[in-house]
Amino acid sequence: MSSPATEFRAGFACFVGRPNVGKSTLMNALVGAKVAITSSKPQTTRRAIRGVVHRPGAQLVVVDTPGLHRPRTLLGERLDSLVLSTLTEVDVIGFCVPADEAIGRGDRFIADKLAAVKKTPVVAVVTKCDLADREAVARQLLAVSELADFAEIIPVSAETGERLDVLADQLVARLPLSPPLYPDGELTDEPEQLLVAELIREAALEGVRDELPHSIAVVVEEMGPRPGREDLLDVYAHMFVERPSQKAIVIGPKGARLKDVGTRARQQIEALLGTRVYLDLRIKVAKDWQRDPKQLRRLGFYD
Ligand SMILES: Nc1nc2c(ncn2[C@@H]2O[C@H](COP(=O)(O)OP(=O)(O)OP(=O)(O)O)[C@@H](O)[C@H]2O)c(=O)[nH]1
Repeated sequence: MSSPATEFRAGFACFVGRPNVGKSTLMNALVGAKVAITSSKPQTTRRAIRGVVHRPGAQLVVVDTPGLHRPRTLLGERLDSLVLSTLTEVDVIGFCVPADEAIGRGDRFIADKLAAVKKTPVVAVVTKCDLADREAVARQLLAVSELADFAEIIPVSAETGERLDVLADQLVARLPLSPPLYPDGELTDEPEQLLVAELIREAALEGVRDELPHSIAVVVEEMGPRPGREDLLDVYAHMFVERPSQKAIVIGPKGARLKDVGTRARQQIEALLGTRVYLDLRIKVAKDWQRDPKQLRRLGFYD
């Protein structure tokens, strides 16, 4: 008989799917803390963020990936290569399809890519089941089963928490036997500075339209406790947009919009880090940064 210690499972999972299918929300619901930002705008996620799901006898490290889509800009291409390299490095893949939308070309495109990653088992996840009735969910399960030969197909709702435990069990069952990879209770290894930048970007995305969401990038230049004031954290951040006209929109009349974004971001950062925060947020124009390799590197998107 093997001892309990040797039966511990630990490893990596990632969720893939079209933009906006609920991958980040699902990861947050599984991890139980807000580590990846979500928004109703597609392509919100730009980095592989890890959350750690602690279960009795197992540790599941979830890598969040950007939505897989056909590349349009240089940023898009880089996102796709990031997703594909992630797929070969994990132990199990969760392929997300929303319950409330018909399967389309985008889903088939991804299913085909996944079929090429032969070594990694793929669990299909039908997300947002709270938005569809039972028959619609049943029809979607059938449609998904016709897309490819998945290890399992699991309907869930990150909103209500329905069957998230079943999903976690199924993902864990496909992890290798391994000692824990992270200390007990640790939820993410994403550097705090990146999380803070993402929270600021999330606050800035609220209420902006058209191409502007994709033009916003945030970099935390400096962050640390104020000398002599251990209860106060100073955060200096730059928000980049691509054109001066966008800068005007982000700042708003008499700076009202920027002030509002700063206040909301500060509250989120304070909630995340459990400390008071002073946020210094400056807007900068980085012309067409999405298409400029040098700017992309500066903003943290590497080849
Ligand atoms: N009702 C409902 N809405 C959900 C659920 N999961 C996600 N959503 C919503 O769907 C939208 C997109 O969710 P995200 O988690 O940002 O989607 P994503 O797939 O990570 O998106 P990208 O980062 O663009 O790839 C958000 O408005 C979520 O609130 C769910 O289970 N039920």
